[in-house]
Amino acid sequence: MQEKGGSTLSDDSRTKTPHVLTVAGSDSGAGAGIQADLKACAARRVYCSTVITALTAQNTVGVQGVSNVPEDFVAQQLKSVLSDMQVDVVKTGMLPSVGIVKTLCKTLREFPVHALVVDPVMVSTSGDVLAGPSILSTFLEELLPMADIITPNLKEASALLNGMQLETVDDMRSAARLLHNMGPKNVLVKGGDLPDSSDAVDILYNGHNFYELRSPRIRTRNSHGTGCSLASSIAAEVAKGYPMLSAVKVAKRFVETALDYSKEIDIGNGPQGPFDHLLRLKSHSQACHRQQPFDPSDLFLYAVTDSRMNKRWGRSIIDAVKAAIDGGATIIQLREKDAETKDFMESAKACLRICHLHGVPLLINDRVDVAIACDADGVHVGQSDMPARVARTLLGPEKIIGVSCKTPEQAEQAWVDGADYIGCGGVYPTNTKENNITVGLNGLKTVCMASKLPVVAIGGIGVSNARAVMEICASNLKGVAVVSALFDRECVQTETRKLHEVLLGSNIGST
Ligand SMILES: Cc1ncc(COP(=O)(O)OP(=O)(O)O)c(N)n1
Ligand SMILES: Cc1nc(C(=O)O)sc1CCOP(=O)(O)O
Ligand SMILES: [Mg+2]
Repeated sequence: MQEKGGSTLSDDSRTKTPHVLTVAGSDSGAGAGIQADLKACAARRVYCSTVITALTAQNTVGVQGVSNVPEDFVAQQLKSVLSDMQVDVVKTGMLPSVGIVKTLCKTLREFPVHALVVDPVMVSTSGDVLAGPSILSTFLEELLPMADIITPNLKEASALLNGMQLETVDDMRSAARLLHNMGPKNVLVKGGDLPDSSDAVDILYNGHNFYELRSPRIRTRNSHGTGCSLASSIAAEVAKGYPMLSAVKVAKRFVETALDYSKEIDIGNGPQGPFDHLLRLKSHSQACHRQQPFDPSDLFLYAVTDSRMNKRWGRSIIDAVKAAIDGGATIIQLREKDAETKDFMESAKACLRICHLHGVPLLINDRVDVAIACDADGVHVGQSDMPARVARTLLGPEKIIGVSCKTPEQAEQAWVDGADYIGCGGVYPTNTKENNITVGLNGLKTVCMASKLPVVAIGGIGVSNARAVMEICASNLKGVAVVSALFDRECVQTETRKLHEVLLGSNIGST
């Protein structure tokens, strides 16, 4: 048993969290350095602690200033983390003085870790010198022999090899062999700057084998921090327990994907922008609207599409959605049980544009993958679909999640799982969903009373009975969800308008 912070934890309750410690400089522009390392480790789902060796005043134009952290304070940071926090892998970046390199090597001998990843940062991508030639000999004599991998680019490899010219893949192999002779277990020479190469070629050498790792060159201005992020990602994969070759391959794939996602992001006025570690900035910057917070009154007239009905009436999903919106639908759910994934995605994107033009949220039934891929406003899931808790993790905090519930217990669970609303039914028998259990108006009322979330009623509802549903008078019953009474009809717009009028007459839902 172990005492921690006043509570007692059994050893069994603790699982080892993969942990990378980055020893590097801060980049005020947050594209590289400590900030890139933190983002890369977060993206690779590894804990990252930090020892800051220098502060740089930096942006997309270049480095405007550097202030080194005093050696003894670097030592103090190292000791604080290494003496307490079970670090798996140390990753180094900017080490701006001989004293700091020596301090690091001494502390690592005192507190050994599973692996050491050395990114020999000497020159920034803008060409500014971050670690001068004076530290080179300490680097070569003390740090490199302790490293499990070093990750120089062509300029850094050349600087470590006394100015050796590196212009071809064969030169990179020779450099990797020479650097390996200096003591590191693995050498990754990165060929991103290789002239006349349409691919990005890196050479990994472990003393026995050379691996030529090729990927298509991604042309983007937003590549500042690529080196730091690659080294941190390698460290992250090694911290998870992967062998070096797999770690390098995964890290390289991750950086390529992030570069590809970063093509359109627009930060700063200089020649080199930061890239998008979490692969999330692009969809936001390109989205034609900002996600509005969920408004329960949107549940007022909830139109749920049905692929079979659309086929029967010879209309596309897009036409069905347009007509429902024109008739007054306040939220749309695409429930396309028979659609091929590719077709579903394309229709969903088109419907999303229409919905957003009218300020109407669009949810996807069942398919969290499709919702993510087309950046829909959310999903609706049932009791046998992906659990709402998992959907919330995948979709993030802003998206709308609805859950089908027939009982108070399910309603409570939906709330615990982070849902935004529940759909309760079948209120009346329905032909739209096979073998559906009918809960009736009483079942609906029981669930509404128990639910901490807003409720929309579903199942067999149409113009003739919508008023009776709303008159159960539960304050959290915000509207009705309808399939056949809108879409299994000749004119969707007319039927939606009629239902809208009935609901307005029932005087509910608009709060
Ligand atoms: C608003 C709303 N409520 C309930 C459902 C039903 O969802 P589920 O139980 O997952 O059944 P399917 O629709 O997937 O057949 C819903 N779709 N919408
Ligand atoms: C999709 C769905 N879910 C239900 C539930 O009870 O959770 S009933 C239902 C079908 C609703 O279609 P219609 O409006 O045509 O009856
Ligand atoms: Mg479902």
